[in-house]
Amino acid sequence: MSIGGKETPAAAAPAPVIEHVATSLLPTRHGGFHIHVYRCPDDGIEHVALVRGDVRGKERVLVRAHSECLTGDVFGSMRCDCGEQLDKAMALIAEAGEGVIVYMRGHEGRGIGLGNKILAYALQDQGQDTVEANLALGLPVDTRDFQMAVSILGELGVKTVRLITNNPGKMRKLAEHGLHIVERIPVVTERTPHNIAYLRAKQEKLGHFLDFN
Ligand SMILES: Nc1nc2c(ncn2[C@@H]2O[C@H](COP(=O)(O)OP(=O)(O)OP(=O)(O)O)[C@@H](O)[C@H]2O)c(=O)[nH]1
Ligand SMILES: [Zn+2]
Repeated sequence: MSIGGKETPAAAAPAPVIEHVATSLLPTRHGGFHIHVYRCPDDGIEHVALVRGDVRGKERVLVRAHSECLTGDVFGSMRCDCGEQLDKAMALIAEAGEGVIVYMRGHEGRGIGLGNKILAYALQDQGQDTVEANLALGLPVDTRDFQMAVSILGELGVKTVRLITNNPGKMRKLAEHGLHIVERIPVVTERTPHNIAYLRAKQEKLGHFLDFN
């Protein structure tokens, strides 16, 4: 497949194993999902899959691989677009009647952790952008690994994916781990005075498809 005009690598080696921990029903404001918890055997981190419908053996399944963001997902922070993106992705999947949210724990702050993200926010309050702030702390801009997301989708039997994202880098990382992405579904969120600089930096410095001029 092609991302922003560039070809992504063909499917890589099979994804490594992940341990299934538990499954149950989860009623939400977007209707019922099955919640599956998986544990990464290497670091013990528990990741989540919210599944609507029967996705086993299916092609073109709607999928959102969502990176944990406590401030945005739980507290409704308006500094970032995470909470709204998660909500919109769940709504899209509910409307389609089928799909998966893979919720990646341990991805907080693009991998630097919650405390460091808040340190980076403090630097952004002094004028740095989201990339400069990580670098000023001596931390990488994005350390997220999506191998476990691909393993979880493999466990669920998903064949090919329509990925809900604006981030071409995420598509590339998932494809490198062997995920077969057939289409990108944009997830457009509201622009506010609180998030506009962050969204602009995501487009200009991180390559997100966000349509700023
Ligand atoms: N270090 C840092 N992390 C942030 C900041 N704002 C949000 N995050 C984290 O960024 C992660 C989400 O990444 P984004 O780049 O917003 O979006 P994405 O998931 O890569 O791309 P989309 O699929 O389009 O949403 C979450 O883990 C957030 O905690 C910030 O200013 N600094
Ligand atoms: Zn966020």
